[in-house]
Parts: sequence; C-alpha cells; structure tokens
Amino acid sequence: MRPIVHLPRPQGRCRPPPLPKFHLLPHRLPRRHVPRCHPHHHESLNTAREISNQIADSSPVLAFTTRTLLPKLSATFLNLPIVLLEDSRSADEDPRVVSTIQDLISTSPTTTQSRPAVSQEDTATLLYSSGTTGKSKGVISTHRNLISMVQIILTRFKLEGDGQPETFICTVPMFHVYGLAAFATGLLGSGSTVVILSRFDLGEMLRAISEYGATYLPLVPPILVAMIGAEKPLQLGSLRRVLSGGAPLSRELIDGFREKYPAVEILQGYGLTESTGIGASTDSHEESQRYGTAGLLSPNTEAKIVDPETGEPLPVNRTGELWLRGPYVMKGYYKNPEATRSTLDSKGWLKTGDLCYIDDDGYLFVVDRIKELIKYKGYQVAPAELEGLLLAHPEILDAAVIPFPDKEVGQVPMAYVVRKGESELTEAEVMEFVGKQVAPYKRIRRVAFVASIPKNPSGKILRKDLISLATSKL
Ligand SMILES: Nc1ncnc2c1ncn2[C@@H]1O[C@H](COP(=O)(O)OP(=O)(O)OP(=O)(O)O)[C@@H](O)[C@H]1O
Repeated sequence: MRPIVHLPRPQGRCRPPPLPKFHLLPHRLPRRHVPRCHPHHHESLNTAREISNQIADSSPVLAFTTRTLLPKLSATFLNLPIVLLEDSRSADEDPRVVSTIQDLISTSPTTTQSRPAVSQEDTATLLYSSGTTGKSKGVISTHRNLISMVQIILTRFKLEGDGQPETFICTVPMFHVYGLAAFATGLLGSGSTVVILSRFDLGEMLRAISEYGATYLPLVPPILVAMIGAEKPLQLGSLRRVLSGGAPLSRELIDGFREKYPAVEILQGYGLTESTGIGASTDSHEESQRYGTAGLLSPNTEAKIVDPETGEPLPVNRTGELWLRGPYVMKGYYKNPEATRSTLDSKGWLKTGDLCYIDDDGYLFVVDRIKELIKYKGYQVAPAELEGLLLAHPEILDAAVIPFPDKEVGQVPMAYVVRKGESELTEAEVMEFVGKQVAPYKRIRRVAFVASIPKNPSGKILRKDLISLATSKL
C-alpha cells in the first residue's frame, strides 16, 4: 500500500516544506492506483466579489473553505452552510460553519441512505470561464464530458519517462479547467505522484522540484517567461518535461526556453473551459518538433476551420475560427441560453473564438483570439504575434500588446514592456526592433514601460486592465 503524505501547513508565506509525515490510510485500490499527494496549503485567487457573483449565479447548497479564506465568503450569504477544511472548530467560529473535514472523515456513512442516481448527462462541474474577453459565465460540464477528458489524459499524457513513473508538480489552480482536468481528476485517476503548490512562486517551485525529484511540470506561459528571464539558468534537477497551456505560447518563447534549458522537453496543450480541457496537444518529442504547434487533436475530436464571417469551412493551412466537436464539449452556459446558442451550433460544434489554422499533417496552430485582434485601417493585427517578437528582445522581460484607439486608422498596436534589470531601452528602440520584422500595418506605434504585466491564473494577459490604463490618460 502506498502512503498518502500530509505535510504540515506552512505558516504565512510559502516556505520549503518540512520532511513529510507519513500517514498510512487503508485503501482498497491496487497499489499503482493510489495517488501520492504532497499538498501545500491552498489559496483561492478569486476575490470576494468574484466569489459572491458566482454564489449568486449558481446558488450552492454547501461551501468548503479554510479558516483563512472564510472572510472571502461574504456575510450576505447568511444561510450558506460551510464545511471548514480544518481539523477542528474553534469556539468563536463563524455561525455558518456546520462541520469540519476532519469530522466528516471520521463519521461513518449511513448505510440506509441510498445514493442518488447520476446519469452521464447530469452536471458534474460548473466552472466559471475567466471572463477575459467578456462577462464570466458558468460552464456546465457533464459527467460524460469529464469522464472523456480523464480518458484523454490517461491515454495521451506520458505518465512514464524512461520506464520510471513521472512525478508531477501542480502550479495551476484547480478551479480552472487546466488544474481540474489534469490534477483534480486525470492524474489523480492515473495514480501518479503529484506535488501541489498552493500558488506559483518561483523559489517554492524550484525547491519542490528538487525536494521531490519532480520530472514533469505542467505550467502556464508566465511561468516560462519567469524561467527564461532568470539571469542564470535555474537548477531544474531531474525535470524532464514542461507542458504549457492556457494561453498562447510564442515560437520565440519556445526558442528561449530550449536555449536555456536544452535538457527539458517543452510540450503544449490547447483547450478551453468549454471543452472541459484539452482539445489538442503535443505529447511526444516528435510532435513537439513541429515548430510552434499547439499539437494534434485529442482522441474522439473533430475540428474544422471556418470563415468567421460566413461560417464556411476553409481548407488546410487557411486561417479562420476553430470549431471543435467531441464528447467533452460542454452542455452549455448556466442560465444563459443566449450565450449557449451563439457558442454551440445545432450540430454540436463548439465555436472556440480562436483564430487558428491546421496544416497538412493535422497540426493545430493558434494565431490569437478573434476578440483580441487589433484592427488597424481594417487590417487585423494579432497581439500574440507582436508579444512573441518583443519577448525575443534580449532586454525585454515581459510584454503585452493592446489596441489603442486612433481617430484616423481605428486602432494602433500599443506595447506595454517590462525591461530587464538595468536596461535603458527606449520607446523608439522598441518600435524599431519590431518594425524591422513586420509589415507596416503591424508596427507598434506606442510604447509604455511598466514593472509587470497583469495576468490571470491561467496565464492570460488582462488586456482589459491595460486598455483602461492606457485610455484613462486620454
Ligand atoms: N496552447 C494555447 N495556445 C494559445 N491559446 C490558448 C492555449 N490554451 C488555451 N488558450 C486560450 O485560452 C482560451 C480558453 O480560456 P479559458 O476557457 O480558460 O477562459 P476564458 O476563455 O479566458 O474566459 P472568457 O471566454 O470569458 O474570456 C482559448 O480559447 C485560447 O484562446
């Protein structure tokens, strides 16, 4: 029987975990199916306001939280019973607390109570899409959706490298589809060893890699940016693979990573909350050699590229909107039939909103999100392409490109740039660097320097914030 490891919760800021205490838990699963977890403490990145909106929308009947996060559950929800993820209750606990996880574990289940029947079409999860391009919506994934995604992860994720089982590090939140599909269900189902970080912290991540001999690191692009930006290559110990997903990964970032960490393979996964996870991925060395691709379609997946204006299907190598169909496509948006109708067509196709092309061999390339394209004199400029170029500049640590309103041409590309350490890079130099490499309509025409680029937990640039920052000065 494999041990389940419980680590004492670190106090305050994350510190290197002390040596694990082993608790043997009786388990009926065969040995290889018992997952080993090294949980650090968990934190919700959502704000109290975001959580309140989700509670108001979804009307939950029970909440699970920690004592630290309790204040995020607004007192407006007076009648919401709470189970604390703690060992015991204190005397002056919030009156809404009805139990603790420890109490629940030590209570024997009543045998008289029959389990409710659950069908594959019933709702399994209601994840809220991040709302980077519109209002956040509750995405209904059914049991069938989730089961098919777990199956994809079990068949396509390489769970062994050189005959040894992989040890995974979890840096992504489980309230997002990436963490839910990969860590909370798929890898748990595979019996893999998973080390969980409560949130991304570069030092903490490196310590965990070395301490637990981690070999596989699924991450989001900002973590890659941080790893490439380090002055000297970081000590990655036994790490063999990273998997990037959740947001665009430019070719320039891939090059930068390969140059700095030649021993580590870089793979990619593409997906949406609406597809309950991975719609395409690179799963092998050969597949990852196809420069810049997000990979081959997941099993049981159909895809087509359509003209976003007319809905007409386009041939290979032509760029248009990606539509996906498969057993993992969501049932719809919760209490939002209008949004469901405009995203799912009557034949079950999911309109991803992503501008993509598929090459002759079936490899998917993501250009950008249609809603994020900048319109310069009617030409379309993809911010992701310009961000990729900027990141290749030796003095640029991070960058984001947004549309800046212009009376004459509609919108011009504006760059927010984070310079490296001592760099004195000027606005003109940034514009010239990009200008030399792109068609005139794609040129960056405004530059501002900032200390960091705002991003959400799934790695997406919070362009709305940057646009309000830029336009507030108009
Ligand atoms: N490998 C990838 N390469 C490029 N883009 C990716 C990749 N993986 C995910 N994405 C982007 O992430 C999107 C899915 O995002 P997610 O479902 O997490 O929330 P959201 O779409 O940001 O929420 P909202 O639609 O409300 O803005 C995809 O449509 C795509 O634009």
